[in-house]
Amino acid sequence: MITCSAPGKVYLFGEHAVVYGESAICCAVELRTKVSVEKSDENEIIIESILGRTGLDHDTHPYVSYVIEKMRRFADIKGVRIIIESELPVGSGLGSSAAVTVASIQALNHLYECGLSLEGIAKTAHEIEKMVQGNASPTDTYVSTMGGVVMIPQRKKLDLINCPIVVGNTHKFSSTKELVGNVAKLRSDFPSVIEPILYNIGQMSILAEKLVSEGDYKTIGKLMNINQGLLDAIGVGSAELSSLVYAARGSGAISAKITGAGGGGCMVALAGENNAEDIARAIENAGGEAIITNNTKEGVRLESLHG
Ligand SMILES: Nc1ncnc2c1ncn2[C@@H]1O[C@H](COP(=O)(O)OP(=O)(O)O)[C@@H](O)[C@H]1O
Ligand SMILES: C[C@@](O)(CCOP(=O)(O)O)CC(=O)O
Ligand SMILES: [Mg+2]
Repeated sequence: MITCSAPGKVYLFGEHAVVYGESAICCAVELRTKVSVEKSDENEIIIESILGRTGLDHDTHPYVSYVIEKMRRFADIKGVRIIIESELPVGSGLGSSAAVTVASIQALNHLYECGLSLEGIAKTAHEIEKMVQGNASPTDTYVSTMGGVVMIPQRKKLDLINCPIVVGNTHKFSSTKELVGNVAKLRSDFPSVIEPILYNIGQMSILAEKLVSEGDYKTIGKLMNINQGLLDAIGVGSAELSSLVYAARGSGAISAKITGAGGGGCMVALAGENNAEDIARAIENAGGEAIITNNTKEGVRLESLHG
């Protein structure tokens, strides 16, 4: 068995706007998806995950099924068994789709010695997210591949965020494909209203680049909270997300906003010196599940070559 893992991510700025070429700042977090692969004798494809045990199946396992089909361009993949285990809640804005796609590509890359580079992995994974979602920015898959804090579309590595990150999960499923579609519809209905909002979200990422290098989290927090208001404006908020956002802010979070597609899923808060536990408690009291995590520089990585 060859096992690889890839991290999930949170957006400090720029989800949805980045789909239209505006800038985003996204950071990898130490919540990972592990993918183990081995060749199987019976020329059979087996994919096992929390979603079920299937063969090549674009309904249950669209991302992994596309990975196998794409990787057949580099290797003669006949029978393979793929086992997925993840710390990332599915459909929650933490990039579980990107993490499973990137880790699957890297595991098969090692198993069949395809020689794909990290850039090649990120590019292939982005193509797959676009095939599944209809439209996708390169953000999630690039950050899951490279780790750290990344500015997209510049693909620029920024300094790590050195304050604790508290994620609040509403446990309301949110399909990225659906939310991205909703924003596209709103944008086509009201271009003169929605395009400036997306532009302003991108401008906050550009302002924040210098603030990250200065470690000015207070100002970053102010901008993140403005970003939250603009995400509500483009229709990707929800009552549950707002309740967790305001609970986090009320307990002293530097900032709190939706992360990822929205509609459900997760919000993210930046904690101060020593109030991550207070923020987590406030999120739980407001009905969410809190996860305290950190930014990680580790992108996709080989976990083991056998076992
Ligand atoms: N652990 C997993 N095992 C199998 N498929 C997964 C896993 N995690 C995510 N996925 C795939 O990614 C999809 C969720 O992706 P998406 O809607 O983009 O949400 P997210 O915000 O988590 O990236 C799932 O429907 C599934 O197809
Ligand atoms: C909404 C979007 O900007 C981020 C989606 O993140 P997630 O799949 O919800 O983790 C879509 C994209 O960038 O492809
Ligand atoms: Mg996704």
